[in-house]
Amino acid sequence: MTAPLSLQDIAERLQGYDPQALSASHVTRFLSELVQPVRETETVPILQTLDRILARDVISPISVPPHDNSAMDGFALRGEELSATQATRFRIVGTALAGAAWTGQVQACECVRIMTGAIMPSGLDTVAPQELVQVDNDHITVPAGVLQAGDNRRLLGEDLMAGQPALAAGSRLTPAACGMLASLGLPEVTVWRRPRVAYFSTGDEILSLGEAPREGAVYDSNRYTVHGMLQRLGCEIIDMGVVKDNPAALEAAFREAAAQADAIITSGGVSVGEADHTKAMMKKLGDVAFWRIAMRPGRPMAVGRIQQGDRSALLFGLPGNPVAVMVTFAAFVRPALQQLMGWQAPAVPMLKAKSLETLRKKPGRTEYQRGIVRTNAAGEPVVSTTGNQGSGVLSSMVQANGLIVLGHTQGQVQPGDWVDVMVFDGHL
Ligand SMILES: Nc1nc2c(c(=O)[nH]1)N[C@H]1C(S)=C(S)[C@@H](COP(=O)(O)OP(=O)(O)OC[C@H]3O[C@@H](n4cnc5c(N)ncnc54)[C@H](O)[C@@H]3O)O[C@H]1N2
Ligand code: MOO
Repeated sequence: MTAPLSLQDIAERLQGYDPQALSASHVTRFLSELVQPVRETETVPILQTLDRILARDVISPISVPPHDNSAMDGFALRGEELSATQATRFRIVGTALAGAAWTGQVQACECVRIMTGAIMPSGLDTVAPQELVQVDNDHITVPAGVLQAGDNRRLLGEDLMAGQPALAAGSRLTPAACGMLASLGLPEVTVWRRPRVAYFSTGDEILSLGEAPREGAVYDSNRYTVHGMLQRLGCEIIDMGVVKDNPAALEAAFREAAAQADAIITSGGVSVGEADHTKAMMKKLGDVAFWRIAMRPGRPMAVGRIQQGDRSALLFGLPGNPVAVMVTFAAFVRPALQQLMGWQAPAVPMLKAKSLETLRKKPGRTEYQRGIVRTNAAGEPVVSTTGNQGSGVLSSMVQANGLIVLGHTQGQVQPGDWVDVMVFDGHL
């Protein structure tokens, strides 16, 4: 594996990089240079592979289906014996059941009763569904024009052909993909190890659940939003709770996290406040950049690596405000963790929706407003905001079903203008 680039190296590669006025697109490019995927694998039984990331291409060891078979309950016959202009009669000479081959021979104008999934008897290529034919004793009559040669027959390998790629390395295993692996007879599969992500909240005013309320203090919500987002992404979580804002506690927490984790996420203490030791400790223990991103919410953010012995863990120091945490996670941390997971995640298309409101917006920063998308009477997607957009107003995220993303160069939005919405797709 190549040695990771230092932050300085990455900064030099990015034209126009200014840590004090960083565009959202610079952040994305910076992180894609910074993150190196976890390269350890595990072999996992199929029932435990949902949402895991394939480490190797899967080449189909067999063809699915393994033989030509019937798609209908009915009668297998030779398609060339059908007439387009008059009914055709066939004599029934046997029955082919699913699970066993029918080995008899079929002469001219003979057919075989067949069940869905049963192997097509040799020489027969067409199935007349039983609803289409008249049966009298040991004969059927197929009316003219209802059936063509090849109908209702499934071909060997029409789903997957032996030797062909079935699933690509870097893809995430969906329920359909798990079923496909099973259809290939594979009892287990090789996936990337899940990244271990450590999280702690910082701040002397942050209360853990169970602590009595006190003046000036707030309960820790970031621990729970981050935990949920990491869980949905499929990371292994090292939950470190709240760490007090003193150097010894912070140092111990960062060292413990870096000793075990592939990535560390913190919230709080990355802005310009005076009582914060968080930034100083990040600087002391690693290679860390402190950014002011041209975005709202989520302006301050720390990024880099924390060293512990010969290990280093990625660091995402998120701002303390609860909405800023969720937005920076969705916009930047989630894609970076996908890269860490080895997931070649397809870009999720933005939904275009008509704004129902005027949205105040100045060019020169990216905004993520909390939106509620619905379909109007004309069948068009329309979006309104959730009201108070303060970066401490977590209820705005609870009410929203998407983030209205107003890009860097975008100005004011008028009612009826189309805007981009990052729909919460089950990950937020
Ligand atoms: N003079 C300036 N002040 C601030 C700036 C700035 O650029 N210049 N940026 C503002 C922005 S934007 C944000 S965001 C915050 C970020 O500050 P910190 O990352 O240092 O975070 P804190 O000050 O520790 O906390 C901010 C806010 O969030 C609450 N918080 C923190 N952690 C949690 C938690 N785990 N659960 C719930 N709520 C939490 C905390 O109580 C504060 O209210 O700085 C602005 N100021
Ligand atoms: O990061 Mo802040 O949330 O813009 O208030």
